[in-house]
Amino acid sequence: MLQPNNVVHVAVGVVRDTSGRILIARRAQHAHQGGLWEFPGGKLEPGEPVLQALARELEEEVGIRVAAAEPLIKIHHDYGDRRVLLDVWNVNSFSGEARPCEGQAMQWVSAYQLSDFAFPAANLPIIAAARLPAYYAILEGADAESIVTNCRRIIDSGVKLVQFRAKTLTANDKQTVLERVLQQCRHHAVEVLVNADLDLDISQAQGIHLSSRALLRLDRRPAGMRWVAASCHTAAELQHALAIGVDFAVLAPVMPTASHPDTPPLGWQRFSELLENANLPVFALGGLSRQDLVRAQAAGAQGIAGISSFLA
Ligand SMILES: Nc1nc2c([nH]c(=O)n2[C@H]2C[C@H](O)[C@@H](COP(=O)(O)OP(=O)(O)OP(=O)(O)O)O2)c(=O)[nH]1
Ligand SMILES: [Mg+2]
Repeated sequence: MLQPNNVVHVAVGVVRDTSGRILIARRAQHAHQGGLWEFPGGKLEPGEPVLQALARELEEEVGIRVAAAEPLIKIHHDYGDRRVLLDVWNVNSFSGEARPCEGQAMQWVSAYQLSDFAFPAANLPIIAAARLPAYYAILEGADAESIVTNCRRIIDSGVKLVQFRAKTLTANDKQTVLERVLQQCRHHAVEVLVNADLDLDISQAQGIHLSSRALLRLDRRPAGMRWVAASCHTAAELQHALAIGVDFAVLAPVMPTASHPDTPPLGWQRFSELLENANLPVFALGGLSRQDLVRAQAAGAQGIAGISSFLA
């Protein structure tokens, strides 16, 4: 891809072993951002396709041969002394055993251990992306029982990240249903974010999900939460999410939906343009199903969010 001359295009691999651990290495002291930890990778040579650069760099630095890679996220960052485009790919399939070919420190760590290491500033959203799954289910239902049933179906379908958005429930019911949902999810290592508009005690949840209106009212990230997410529809909302330190966004509607018939859909083209400068993991929402995952990832998305599509 052509970048303005002064932007350094870098191919980066989030390499995972069969138990899900991620490969990190320490940058040489004298290098740019030296001494900090990184995901292996390096600069594209002139005219070199990004996947070719990724394969070359991973072989040179850690001695593995990439068999397949999927796009994870693109991050633009200005270090002052250098502007980079980090073009980050998931590498779950490779041959060879990783070894530090350049004498660098190297480790396999779990996604949650990544915060124990000092990374360059541009890596914060990459770490969020590496921890997030590809599906984000929005839990709704007409009444308490159907919410609990829907929760069970979401869990059974293998989804690991859920937004509790039980807007139809009465104030009294909400807290009780949330507690049942949290208990169900905890047993299956499913993380739950609670919609901020519900005004509930969320101390037992893993995160909070801000509506776009709630997002725009905040000038800093809510404290004490593992995950802070936000619903966005415009570039300005995405920018605000980034500015206050939101971990990930949901951008909607990508396609026409029955729930918002009067909202014009973004379409994939506009969706991917908006993601170009988001510098955040973003889930695609609106009129999509799980089958759209590859399409969404090709457009730069973390994955797919949806209400009904996960209950099939
Ligand atoms: N590989 C990698 N580079 C990163 C990460 N985060 C980050 O800000 N960078 C920056 C640091 C550098 O400015 C640039 C990568 O350049 P590099 O030094 O790895 O390039 P390279 O492997 O081609 O090394 P060299 O040939 O110049 O020695 O991207 C990361 O997680 N991995
Ligand atoms: Mg490198």
